[in-house]
Amino acid sequence: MGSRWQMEKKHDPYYKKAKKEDYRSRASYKIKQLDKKFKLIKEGDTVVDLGAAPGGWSQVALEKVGEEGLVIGVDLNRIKPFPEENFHGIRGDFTTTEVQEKVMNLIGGKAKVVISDASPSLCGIKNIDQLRSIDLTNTVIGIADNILEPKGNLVMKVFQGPEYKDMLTRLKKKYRQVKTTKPPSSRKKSSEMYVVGLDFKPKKNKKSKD
Ligand SMILES: C[S@@+](CC[C@H](N)C(=O)[O-])C[C@H]1O[C@@H](n2cnc3c(N)ncnc32)[C@H](O)[C@@H]1O
Repeated sequence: MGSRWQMEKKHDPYYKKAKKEDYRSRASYKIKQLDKKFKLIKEGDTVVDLGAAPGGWSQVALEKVGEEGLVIGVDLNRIKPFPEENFHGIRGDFTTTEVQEKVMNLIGGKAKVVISDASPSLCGIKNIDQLRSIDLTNTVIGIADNILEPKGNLVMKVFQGPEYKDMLTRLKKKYRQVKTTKPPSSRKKSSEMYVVGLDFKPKKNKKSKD
């Protein structure tokens, strides 16, 4: 007999749709729905996908950016290559400087969109899991601070916890619009939310006095 998830997924409409439409994961529909609502990704954009395996979000990003764009996917797990030459997969931990430098080199400095569906590995102890989740969220926000072009967009998965409100307040200082949403394809019982930052306002460098 299969696991409960195996049984559930047989009846999951997005799982079936992904199989039928040849998407790598049911999560593809989350980024499709988020993009439809917020117009995040445009043709020709450079998109960085943090926590990308098996590649469902990158696949949608590739469709959106077309041949002129670029998609970089990063994950601890291997991302099976795409036929498109404008996709680069990096296997590694995006919280490390080494991997962040690899991303910077591939994009030549700046990206138009950062997308992240990354989930920390959970141990089941609520306080620890919440801290891991906050750390990962803060890393994604920090990477976006470093690589987003002015007016760039960010979308990331977050799990609501004690620092959720503070995180939104901080984001509102960095993006002209900040929205929180749960796309229809996100399971109702999951505590995940998606935070969207539109129109990034990079910090101006203070002029040195000498
Ligand atoms: C829900 S999956 C992403 C699914 C993906 N959006 C898709 O549509 O196929 C979350 C991913 O985040 C990755 N992840 C979590 N922490 C990471 C880290 N520090 N560095 C790289 N990848 C990470 C996990 O390995 C996992 O593959």
